[in-house]
Amino acid sequence: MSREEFNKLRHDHCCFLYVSIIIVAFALSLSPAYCQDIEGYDDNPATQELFSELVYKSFSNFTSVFKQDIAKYFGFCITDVDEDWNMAFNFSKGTQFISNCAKKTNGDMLRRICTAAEIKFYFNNLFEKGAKKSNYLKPNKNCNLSSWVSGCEPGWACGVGKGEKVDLRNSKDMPFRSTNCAACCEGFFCPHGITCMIPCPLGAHCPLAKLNKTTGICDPYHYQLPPGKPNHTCGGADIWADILSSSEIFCSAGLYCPSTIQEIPCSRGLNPGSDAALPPMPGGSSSQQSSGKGKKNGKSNLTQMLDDIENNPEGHEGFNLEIGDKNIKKNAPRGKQLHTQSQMFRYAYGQIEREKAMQEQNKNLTFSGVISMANDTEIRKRPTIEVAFKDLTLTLTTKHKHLLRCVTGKLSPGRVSAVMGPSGAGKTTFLSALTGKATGCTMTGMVLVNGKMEPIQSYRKIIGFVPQDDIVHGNLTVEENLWFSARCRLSAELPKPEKVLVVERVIESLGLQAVRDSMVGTVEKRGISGGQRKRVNVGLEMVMEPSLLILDEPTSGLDSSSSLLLLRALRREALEGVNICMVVHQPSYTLFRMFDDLILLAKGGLTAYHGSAKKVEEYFAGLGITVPERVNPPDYFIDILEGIAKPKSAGEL
Ligand SMILES: Nc1ncnc2c1ncn2[C@@H]1O[C@H](COP(=O)(O)OP(=O)(O)OP(=O)(O)O)[C@@H](O)[C@H]1O
Repeated sequence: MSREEFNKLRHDHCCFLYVSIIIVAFALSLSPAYCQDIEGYDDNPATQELFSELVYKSFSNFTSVFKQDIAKYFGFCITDVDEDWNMAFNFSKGTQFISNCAKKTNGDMLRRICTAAEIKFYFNNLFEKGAKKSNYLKPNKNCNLSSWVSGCEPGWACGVGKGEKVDLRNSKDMPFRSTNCAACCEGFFCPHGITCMIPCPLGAHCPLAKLNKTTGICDPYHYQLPPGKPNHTCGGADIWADILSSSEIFCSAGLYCPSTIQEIPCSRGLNPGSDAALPPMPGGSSSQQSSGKGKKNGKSNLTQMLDDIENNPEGHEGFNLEIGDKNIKKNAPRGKQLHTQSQMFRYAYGQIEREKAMQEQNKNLTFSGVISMANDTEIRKRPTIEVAFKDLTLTLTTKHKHLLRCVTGKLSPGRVSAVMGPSGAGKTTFLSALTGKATGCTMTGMVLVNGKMEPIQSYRKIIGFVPQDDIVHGNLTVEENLWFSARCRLSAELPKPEKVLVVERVIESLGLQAVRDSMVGTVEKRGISGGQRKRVNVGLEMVMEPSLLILDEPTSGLDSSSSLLLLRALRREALEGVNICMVVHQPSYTLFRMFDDLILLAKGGLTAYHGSAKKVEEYFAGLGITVPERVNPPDYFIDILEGIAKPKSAGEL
């Protein structure tokens, strides 16, 4: 190419770009947001960017028109309507769907976008009547008994007439729309009964519908083509968040949606450090909602709330919890009668408060407390498990080395037992032997469950095991981790409100309320603190509501206050009759005194002590071993078993 040719091309290109920018700048200058044809719409990135900006800006700060209505109906769960709305419609990071739509509609996209009056009409219908699947919008200017243009059909929209100016922010008058009726663009939704397009909020996935030839339905939205209109095709989405009829409207689990028109499997899309990549979440995710450290990325409050109404139009009542309210028990709906999140949370917190009160009574053991406990059938009782072991001996099959020798004792329901001993004494091996997980070994002796010689594995559904290494998912929030475990471990038949209760009880009991929405964190990305992480790790097993909970060093690496917090939570479980047994290293004296029983193992898997933790000093004193002043008794006994300290006999003092 000659220099002249190159300069000419460059000049042409610049002129073209310049003209395009002027056209779009002109449209932008028609503030606040008038719908204009943009004839010059083209593939030029600069034009596309400006055009897209025009569209999403016209949607942001739109709330002045709906604020009152939203606050009236949903003030209980949305604190800042503007912030929520703007978060749901901030497409600044992904405007491809706008460019695609502009191309597809030959520049008249803005003529097809709903005005404030139409959006208000749609929401008010939704708020008032709820989303009954059939035509739930009232008759209006464009879709009524005498006029029903194609754009009134689900997933379709029409434009306003050429030359007609439409102010997108006009919240009073609906424009007349009857021209160029066509399928709604992907990334937008076009409700049944109005003739315009509304962008799908972030977190949603709104692809174009496809006709399922077998069922005759437009999937994934489940609407039908109008009869007697052979040219009508499946269009875009017709709903915002009707997950009852289509769970596909939201980014599905295991996928992330960088925009409302993309869905990418997490395994392929995960790219540590990239803003666009988000972890697999129970509800799917949208990268554009990412906002700050530890913030959950999912449906915005507004979206969640609409989802909620559509799930249950009648039962929308709010989170007006009255903790401690005596009538809560009487009035609270139970089990399957509960539909909305608010009802479920209300029920869960009512129960939690009652349980706390019961525990207080239990602690004081007043006569009336015992009677009321006996009469209260609503507090779910877990089955109890007592595990007795007799002459438990474990020998390595290959080396004929004894890992445990004749360990005898029992773990009782409602008690917290500590397993202690020097490193390598066989503490972890003992836990494995108890739970039937020891491999490569020959085991002799007996393990009796509730006095019966039954394989302990048959009780696995009510036995929780927290291993030494964390099993939390670092890319999920605390709450998501617990829900993941709850979904996997709790019975599918357990009604959702009961599951909510279980998860909320665990969050409450482990003191994780403040970090429930924070990401747990990974090596690359810092999340919650080490102590909180350990508590989540324990919570994963607590959500299965075990009767026997076995934990391998849950307090290792924790400072004494974090350890205390954890042990308090475990003690609360024990109050419910759970049998808890944990390996613990170097507990502070305060922590040590929180254990009911102690199993002290010496090297070679020998039992040095088994009995009440409070009587261990007395026991050793009886053997002539007394704890020196200012020395922590558990540390001293371990040092003696290690051979580090020489026992001081009582006579020497
Ligand atoms: N499957 C196995 N094969 C070989 N040796 C084993 C096996 N399991 C345990 N051991 C050995 O048994 C002994 C006890 O191990 P265990 O992990 O139970 O000790 P521990 O008391 O839990 O120690 P720590 O406090 O350091 O975690 C160790 O010497 C260990 O090497």
